[in-house]
Amino acid sequence: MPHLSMMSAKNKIDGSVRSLAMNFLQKLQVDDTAPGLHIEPMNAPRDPRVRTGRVNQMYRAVLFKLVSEGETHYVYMGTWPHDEAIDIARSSVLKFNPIIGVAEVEDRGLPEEPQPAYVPPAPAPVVSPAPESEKPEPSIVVVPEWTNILPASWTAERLETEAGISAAGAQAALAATTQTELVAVIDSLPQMQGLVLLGLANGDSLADVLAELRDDSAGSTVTVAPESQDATEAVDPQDDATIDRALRASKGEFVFVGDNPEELREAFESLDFDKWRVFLHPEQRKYAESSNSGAFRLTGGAGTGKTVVLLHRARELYRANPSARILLTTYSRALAASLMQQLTRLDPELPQVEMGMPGITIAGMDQIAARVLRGASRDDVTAATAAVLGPDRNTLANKVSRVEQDFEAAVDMASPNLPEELLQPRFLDQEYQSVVLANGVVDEKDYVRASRSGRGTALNRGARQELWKVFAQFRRSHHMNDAATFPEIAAVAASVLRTRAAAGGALPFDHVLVDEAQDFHAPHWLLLRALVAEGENDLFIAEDSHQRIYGQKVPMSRFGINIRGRSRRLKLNYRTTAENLAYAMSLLSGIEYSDLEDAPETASGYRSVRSGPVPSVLAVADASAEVEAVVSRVRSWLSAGVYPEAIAVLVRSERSVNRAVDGLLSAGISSSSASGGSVAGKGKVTVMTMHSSKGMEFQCVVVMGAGATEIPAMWTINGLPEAERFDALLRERSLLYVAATRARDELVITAAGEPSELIRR
Ligand SMILES: Nc1ncnc2c1ncn2[C@@H]1O[C@H](COP(=O)(O)OP(=O)(O)OP(=O)(O)O)[C@@H](O)[C@H]1O
Repeated sequence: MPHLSMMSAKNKIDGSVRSLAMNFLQKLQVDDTAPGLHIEPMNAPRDPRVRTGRVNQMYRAVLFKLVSEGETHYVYMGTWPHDEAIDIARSSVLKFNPIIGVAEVEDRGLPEEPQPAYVPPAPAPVVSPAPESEKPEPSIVVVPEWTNILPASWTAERLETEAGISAAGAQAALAATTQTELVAVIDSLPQMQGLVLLGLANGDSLADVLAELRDDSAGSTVTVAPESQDATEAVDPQDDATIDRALRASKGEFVFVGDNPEELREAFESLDFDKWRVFLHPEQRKYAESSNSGAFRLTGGAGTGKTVVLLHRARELYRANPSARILLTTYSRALAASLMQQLTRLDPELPQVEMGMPGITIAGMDQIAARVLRGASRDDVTAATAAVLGPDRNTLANKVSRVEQDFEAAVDMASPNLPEELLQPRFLDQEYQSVVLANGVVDEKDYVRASRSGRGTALNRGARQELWKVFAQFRRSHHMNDAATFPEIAAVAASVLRTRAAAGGALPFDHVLVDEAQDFHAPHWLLLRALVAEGENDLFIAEDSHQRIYGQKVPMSRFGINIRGRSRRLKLNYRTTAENLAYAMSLLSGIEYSDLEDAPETASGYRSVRSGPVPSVLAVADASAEVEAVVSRVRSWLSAGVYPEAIAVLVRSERSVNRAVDGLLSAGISSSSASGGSVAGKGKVTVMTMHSSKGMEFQCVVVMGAGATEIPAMWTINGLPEAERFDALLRERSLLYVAATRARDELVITAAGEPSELIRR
């Protein structure tokens, strides 16, 4: 039976042709001489191994046929209408790239044409401009800075011989005069060549770029990359056996499915829409498969595929040991629900199970805390509650829903002798989580001695004594109602597990994988550490400090999570265009961020291989003109054929959600509000808060409400102690960054009145 490799084609085929193409490949995998397949060589092709096969009367599949050690190996490139398929087949060459160490397909042009001086395809805007009858929208700013340009030391010859770029690609790259043109060249090259060029254009050294792409440590048993210059020279790029070996490594844009029908189905289904299911970047594959001696942290900007790595890693851990108990967790229940759906898409066969069972458990951290308490004995919960909240507490029957109001009431009752800014509910809440709960403080004496590392505002002994009056009152009022906050419940659950572990009892999980960890509060970290024993592959933590929009930064090391030497960053953005990415990064420029360990977090080096329209910022006179501008932009997207469910309007406050929905509805555009993790529904434009949009993505996005009066929302900042204000302002900036990075293709920002200082440059 012939073996088969699938290539991640750039074109898409529609439903009926898809199932015929799948049928064709299933037959080919069994017998390439089967009647009806019509596997035919081409007349005068660039590569004699190219074949076409008959999918139906109108469509042809394009394949390469290799023979290595007596075995036939077909490479499926894609399916196209008959004439196009013939041209693609005749102009394509399958080869091994000895410098990058991968198989690749190069477009060399039709044989009767001279090898063309390369003309990069113009990047097509996704959306046509608004109809002329509509009022022109006043636009201020924004052309992203031209940051990606190939260093002048790269000549065409060096690109070809040292970096493995095709001759035509090298010429085109040097001829590109803008970032957009360069991205268009990159997008048209074989994938790995494109990634090499992208790295060089970002100023990375060739050695670093190649090391990243050629990494074979990810469990691949096939080593194809030559190790030295001599070896490079010895490799014949056209040799069938060499190409065959490279394809079997399933790297980059190829996946080897051999003669396995299940793998064929999985790879085929992901070809058009869900490439992330099978085609991972070598770095993504490495982090999904590597074994780590302890806790590991994966950082990376929005859209770099952190969630994709977590999903693959969960599957790899399960495959390596089906009796392992694996937890995939995140900040909220809504995001966990989205992880469940994505894991099912990756592999519906994976067992998604209840906590403590072999398989993969997916839940938000607060759900996990509740389950730990439900599964513990009454005595254990009573003891842990007393240990965390004080000896007179033993039940936690009700949830506190209005924490800030309860702090206000506690201040009134306790009337401490302190300046106003130390009595702000937001400050008190953070102090309570990060110091009181994190240190297991139960009385004034504990609080006076507790470590406050990482907290901005210094507090002397007297201030702490006064503050403790508030915390004690806060606890007393909840005692009367048997009520507890979510962070309190997480801290109690962690205490239950720590006591169990100290007595030699079993912990619920063998491996814990975390998404969106930048938003965890201190008790979440306590619980996380307590869920799994320290050891190999215990914790795998994905986070992006630039997306911290809740709570406070707390160093993981305070909770016994040490990632020293085990922290890596993903840089390739799979979600957004280079233009949207440049705009989103400009929102962060000049601002110092630090990661969970308080080390400076760089916002540089992120890149995208796609190009699209430059984002626009529309500054209009007032709120009603802003709604009009939003309606007009949404309408132009809809009339250009964008599906309503692929469009989102993201706003700063709940109040603005209604304003946007009402505006769209009265203009006859179907829309409704949605909260985290879900969209408004089929046929509807989604309107949601920027907070709710975390973790989501849409083809076209309007970020509405970037006016000076809306963002930063001053109620989140005013009244805070000086040292906390910077962090609060940073969260508002991050919120804009989160919102702007939800857009795949097109991004518009609107502001009523004066634009916010956060978007002015
Ligand atoms: N190897 C890949 N091939 C194709 N698409 C990919 C790949 N990796 C990720 N993607 C796509 O890129 C987008 C972003 O991926 P993902 O959500 O994992 O990123 P993220 O880093 O978790 O983003 P955020 O921090 O914004 O939540 C998704 O649409 C995902 O399907």
